[in-house]
Amino acid sequence: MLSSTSVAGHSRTSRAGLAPSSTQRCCSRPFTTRRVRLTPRAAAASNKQLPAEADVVVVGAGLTGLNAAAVLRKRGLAPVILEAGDAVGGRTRTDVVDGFLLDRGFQIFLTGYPEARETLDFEALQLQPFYAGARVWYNGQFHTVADPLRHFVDGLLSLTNPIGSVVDKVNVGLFRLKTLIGPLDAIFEKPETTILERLRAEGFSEAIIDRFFRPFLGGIFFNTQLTTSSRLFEFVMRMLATGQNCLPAAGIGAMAQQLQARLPADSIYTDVRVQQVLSAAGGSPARVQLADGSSITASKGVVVAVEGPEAARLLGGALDAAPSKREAGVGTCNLYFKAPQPPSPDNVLYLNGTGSGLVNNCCFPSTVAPSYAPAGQTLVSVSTIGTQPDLSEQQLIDAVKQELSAWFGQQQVSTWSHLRTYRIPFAQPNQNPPTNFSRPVALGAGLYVAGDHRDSATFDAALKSGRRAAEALLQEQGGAAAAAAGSRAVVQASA
Ligand SMILES: Cc1cc2nc3c(=O)[nH]c(=O)nc-3n(C[C@H](O)[C@H](O)[C@H](O)COP(=O)(O)OP(=O)(O)OC[C@H]3O[C@@H](n4cnc5c(N)ncnc54)[C@H](O)[C@@H]3O)c2cc1C
Repeated sequence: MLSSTSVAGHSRTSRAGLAPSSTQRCCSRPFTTRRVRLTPRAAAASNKQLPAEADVVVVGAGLTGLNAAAVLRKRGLAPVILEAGDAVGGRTRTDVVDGFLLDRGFQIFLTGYPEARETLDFEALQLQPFYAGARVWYNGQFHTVADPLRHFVDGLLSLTNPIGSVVDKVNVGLFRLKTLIGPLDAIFEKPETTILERLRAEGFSEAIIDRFFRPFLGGIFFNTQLTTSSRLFEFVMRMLATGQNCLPAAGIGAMAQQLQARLPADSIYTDVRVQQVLSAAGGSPARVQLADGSSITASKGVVVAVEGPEAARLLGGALDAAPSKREAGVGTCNLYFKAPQPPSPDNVLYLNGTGSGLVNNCCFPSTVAPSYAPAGQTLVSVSTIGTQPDLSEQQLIDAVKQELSAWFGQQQVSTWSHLRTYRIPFAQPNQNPPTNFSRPVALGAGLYVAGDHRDSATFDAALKSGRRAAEALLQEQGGAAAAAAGSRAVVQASA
């Protein structure tokens, strides 16, 4: 029987860069890794009496809602957060199963993220980097694709492998440098096309597109058709050029735990699903309605920080003037196995460059962050694009193991035992062109909306979106306070 719980991160006040050594090699585990303390997650106020009123109600305790609440709190307000799930974190939660850390879907933290740098305590996250590159399964063997600026020798050696031409490899380096030109925000204003069209326009061959970019970018955006916006491609390439791709030592859920620690435990209510959000009208403030018919009024406003489709449901007509994209989102399936040892100790991401099969990417998180597995054991993470609804869980496990037996050998894979499968139908909203990655967050009449459907679908944009909504509310409150002070002055002067 598997034992499962959630993981708490660590909150510290100091800000610093990456904890681990910056030396990275593909062929060994070179990092200095500090011991990770796993504690029971900080209690949220699920069993407390809900208040009838608050100054602000935040709906949703993902990164967006937590950051919105943290910003509001820092500026003197006392937001109450209502979360439908049994813990904070939303899509960025980590479960502990038999001592293994299972992120709810394979996710990678990029240290280049600008908003995260401003918001999170990187040192406390104990970020453990992946090898800067990937190992691509193609034509019956693995081929390394390395970032030449980080792994010069590997980069040189990989020039002649079949994952694209020499020109392609040089082009990757040049494109990487090109993305560094100009202000970061300008990327989201540029004319856009799809990633596929952009790659072709940049002169990349179909070979490198199919064997590397499809599984690599397709894995990031859950879209191997590469119809995602070229703006996101440029953003991610810039993030990869300016930082490292990492796992937090305590799991991806550590980000949310860190934000949660900045808020009073009795301000977060879990297992509370909001049914409807009502705007301010006729002198009554905005309010949220719960399943039991009760409601909570929010004198200064309601911030709706839930997934796009749910935001549209809760806000109804209030979103009509500035709707998020309505097309269906993208999904994934993430299977975890435990193994006695990894096929190699390398902290590298494995990609499927064959263009066929179920598996898109695979890695051994405990070779990146040893805390992901109990001592002497290995965690295996396997991701597919889409949720594979036609396969039963056992069929999926069998198919994935069979496919990876070709990659790592039957003897190795036969020792893996299944831990858990996460099917995630809505991992990210649709991000195909046309996009608007800075949709308005203030809807009027005391309503605000935030989330990865207003900005883009990254941890960074979720944090930014939460801050934007909080700042919009604070600004309107400041304006209202100034107006009230002005009208008081007029009354006093005329008295
Ligand atoms: C598998 C996967 C892989 C990803 N990989 C990456 C990656 O590598 N890098 C990256 O930067 N980003 C990645 N992302 C995207 C990133 O995780 C999300 O964009 C981000 O976490 C969204 O945060 P959010 O707070 O806006 O939404 P959510 O995390 O979805 O939070 C919304 C919260 O609202 C709650 N809620 C919903 N309805 C209600 C209601 N009616 N009442 C009360 N509460 C409600 C939900 O329970 C949830 O907790 C990935 C996402 C997934 C799923």
